[in-house]
Amino acid sequence: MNATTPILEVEGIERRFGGLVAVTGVDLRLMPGEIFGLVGPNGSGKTTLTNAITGFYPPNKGRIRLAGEDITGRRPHRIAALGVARTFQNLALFNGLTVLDNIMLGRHIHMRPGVFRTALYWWLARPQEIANRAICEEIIEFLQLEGIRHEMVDGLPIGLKKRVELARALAAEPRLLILDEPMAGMNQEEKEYMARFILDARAERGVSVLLIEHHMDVITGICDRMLALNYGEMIGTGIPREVIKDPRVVEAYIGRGHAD
Ligand SMILES: Nc1ncnc2c1ncn2[C@@H]1O[C@H](COP(=O)(O)OP(=O)(O)OP(=O)(O)O)[C@@H](O)[C@H]1O
Repeated sequence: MNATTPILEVEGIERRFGGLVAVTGVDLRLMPGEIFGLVGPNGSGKTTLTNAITGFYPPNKGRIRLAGEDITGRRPHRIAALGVARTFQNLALFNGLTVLDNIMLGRHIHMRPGVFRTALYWWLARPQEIANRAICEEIIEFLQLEGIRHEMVDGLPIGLKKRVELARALAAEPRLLILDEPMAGMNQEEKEYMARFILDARAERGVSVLLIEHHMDVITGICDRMLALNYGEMIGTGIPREVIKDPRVVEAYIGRGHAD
């Protein structure tokens, strides 16, 4: 890959569920280091597109390339292993586990368990666990979670839960980070914190970001470019300040009361 190879390239994607066309004719190019916004009203296909990229619902048509490598139709764990991490719209943390344990789970794609490794635990697996732990501790510090590292995630407020999910995704040390509404349910101050963390993750950890977000101020504030969907089709793409003025986008999205 060189600097002009997109980290993510989606070409002519279509995904159907029975007779329903959830996404069709969608193209997207995300360059290394970009923060790219994905917006659209409820049911417009944002999650379906994300699921196509991450392998959960392979597309019926079109190609998906990661840093130039065709990943269309590959299994989710293989795509994760190639450096794609995501957070979920509805939090997917493990209740009953601490913040640290949840973040450690983000390292699982880098762990290589096996009979011999387990048998020779102190010799082989132990150094690996120490290295994994060090990476997690670094991320805990980066996201300012030190004070709650040993707390159960169950009782945390939504803003902190979302931050723990971001930490778990970063623990995988991804090249591409897909964030599905990371600011849903947050107040203004929490939103600003999260926006800062996303910008810092790009600056300090070199990730490229695909950001699904309903808050237009966040999209215009931190995204380099964006794509707007409506009924599974592209209705605008480019620089956020220009796209949000496009009459089709105003009509489809902002007109429906999502312009907070
Ligand atoms: N597994 C599925 N089976 C059947 N239909 C589905 C499935 N997943 C999504 N759909 C349909 O595909 C369309 C696009 O849904 P999708 O969840 O991708 O939209 P979205 O933009 O992410 O919406 P939201 O903002 O509500 O999350 C909707 O009509 C939805 O009902």
